[in-house]
Amino acid sequence: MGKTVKKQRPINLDLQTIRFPVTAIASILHRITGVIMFVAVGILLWILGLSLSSADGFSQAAAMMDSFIVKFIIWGILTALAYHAVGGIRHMLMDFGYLDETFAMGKMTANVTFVITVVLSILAGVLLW
Ligand code: HEM
Repeated sequence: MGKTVKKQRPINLDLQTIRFPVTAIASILHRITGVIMFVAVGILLWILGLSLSSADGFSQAAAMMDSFIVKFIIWGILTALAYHAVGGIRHMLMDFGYLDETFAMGKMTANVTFVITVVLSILAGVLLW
């Protein structure tokens, strides 16, 4: 039986020296923020349900929204939503062929996505506090 692969293939299992390109980081973050939002939908629906349950429930929900930790969680959710939405629009622009599918364009638009997310995240913080 003939050999199908070379014995001396380049291998790097040292995680300390592996450097991800910015496009890979953008892609991983898109998945992570998608999962964060999946969990966030449950949290937000629960708060909405509480606020609509009764006048007392509304006061409880309003009081909860005043605490720093809840505001911080909501800020995290809004930041994840901002990244996922901007990254999602980037994906769709690529899928519809409006952006060249080159590494250079991928890197540039990934960086643009990060910058827009930082701006939206700061705006979300200003709105919440
Ligand atoms: C509650 C709202 C949302 C949830 C829970 C959610 C969740 C997810 C998850 C889990 C993925 C799979 C990621 C992966 O496998 O790598 C995904 C992919 C995607 N999402 Fe969302 N998403 C939401 C809203 C949005 C919005 C608002 C947009 C656009 C503005 C968007 C655009 C996309 C796109 C384009 C993909 C596919 C990306 C790819 O091809 O790799 N999503 N979403």
